[in-house]
Amino acid sequence: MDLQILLFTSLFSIFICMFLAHKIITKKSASAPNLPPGPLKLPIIGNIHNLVSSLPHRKLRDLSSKYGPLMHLKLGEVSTIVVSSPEYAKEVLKTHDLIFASRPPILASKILSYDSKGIGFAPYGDYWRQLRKICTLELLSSKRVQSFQPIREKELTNFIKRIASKEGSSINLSKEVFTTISTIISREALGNKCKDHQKFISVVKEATEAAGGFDLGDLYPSAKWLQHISGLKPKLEKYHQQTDRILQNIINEHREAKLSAIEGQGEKAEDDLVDVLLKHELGLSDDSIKAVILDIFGGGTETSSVTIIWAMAEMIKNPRVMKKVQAEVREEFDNEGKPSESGIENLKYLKSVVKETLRLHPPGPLLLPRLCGQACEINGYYIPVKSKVIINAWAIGRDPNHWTEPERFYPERFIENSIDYKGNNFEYIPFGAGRRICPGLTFGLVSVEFPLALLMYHFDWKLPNGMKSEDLDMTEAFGISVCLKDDLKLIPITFHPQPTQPLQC
Ligand code: HEM
Repeated sequence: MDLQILLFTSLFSIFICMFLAHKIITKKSASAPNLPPGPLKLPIIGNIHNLVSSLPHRKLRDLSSKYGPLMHLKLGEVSTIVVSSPEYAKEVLKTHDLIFASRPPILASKILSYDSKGIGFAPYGDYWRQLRKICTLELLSSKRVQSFQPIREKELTNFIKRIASKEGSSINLSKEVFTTISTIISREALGNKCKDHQKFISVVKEATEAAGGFDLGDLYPSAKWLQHISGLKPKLEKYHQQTDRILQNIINEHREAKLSAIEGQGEKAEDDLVDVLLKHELGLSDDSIKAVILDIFGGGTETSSVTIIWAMAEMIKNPRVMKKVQAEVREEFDNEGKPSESGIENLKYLKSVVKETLRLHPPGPLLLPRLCGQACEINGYYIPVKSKVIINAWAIGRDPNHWTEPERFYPERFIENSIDYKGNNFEYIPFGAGRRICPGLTFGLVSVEFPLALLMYHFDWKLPNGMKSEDLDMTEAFGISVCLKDDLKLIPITFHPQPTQPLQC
């Protein structure tokens, strides 16, 4: 009995405290500036409870259909602004781009990215500007992408041969695509001589999976002890040590190779991204080089692979589209004599399929978060300094005010209009927009369009075990990139024989 009374009194006291705290907060907000609307905030947790039970981009869309396209949430201690319409996205990414050009500090980038020394999470300022310039002019330029053609040629030939060798049986296409894309990007970044590609790829995959969710510590920045309770910190530190060891070895090997080349003993190979960074006149520190390589590898691999898989899954669901793409690709490559990367420019329908895939399944549905660097007003609403800004690109791409039949996979919509992903059309922003728009756009498209064209050229596809296309489960799994929850398993049926000569990319 005593125990029951004690329990009841404790619960009652907690309730009274929460009620009083709520009263104080509501009273305070009566005189506070005009924040964007949002659901009721509970003491301590704010709106965390509003985000459970569904994937964040879906839950945020549901909330915004109730509270509006500019919404204010309190996630733990963090004031958060959620943008869900093209008009407000334009306000943040264009009109007030400078104010929102920074990223909020997060534990994962602090630990994995050498105290946010990569491009993705470096605070806006001189250091980020320097890195961004190196990235756009040297690392990810069209010329550099072109220079990696032999790497793509070799790996994609192996990819098609591997699939052809399993003709008629079910293959795990998700795994095949991820392995191929990650090997290509790893070779482009670290060079052909590196022996640790597979180890590097698997550690970065594990690390990005661990970093993909919401961390309790990031929601209560003032309570550092929470980082230990969630268990994420020690996990990330372990991955950091592993990637650091591999990358430092690679940098040392590149330095030695450079010395040998100067002394005339080594052979001269095409520059990889580590070479470019080591040569840079600004003299980047080893930590900066490692952080940039990690960003490029992490930013490029998952995004490109999941886009290929979503495109394949959507085409399996829509056989009409797949037949149309196959006819286009086969005609183009047969006319040219063999598949070639340069022929992609003529594949207007395939390009529309990729665009439509990125509209319905942007790999980063919430882009990367922005930080409000200075208090400002948007459409009469007050945006507090240091608010985290989330842009729901997924919801924007399905906004019925801007897209007809928004849930339908219909690539023709991009043939009929000129909307593109370069950050000028705010109803379609799979690569983001403004100063921090994805610098890997050209790189990413090459990594998606050509492999997809090869899958369409060489094979017909069907589902295993007599499964019907309407039974394919399109449920999403949330992570650094949103992918299909289950790996995509398909049966390839060879249409064009596998290449005996390397492809001409
Ligand atoms: C389908 C492919 C890809 C998609 C959909 C994609 C999407 C994005 C998005 C949405 C952002 C955030 C933009 C913003 O905040 O406005 C971003 C940033 C970034 N992406 Fe990509 N990306 C792709 C491929 C790549 C590739 C291949 C690379 C590198 C090889 C790359 C490197 C980066 C980097 C370094 C950033 C950070 C930029 C900054 O903060 O200044 N991405 N990407």
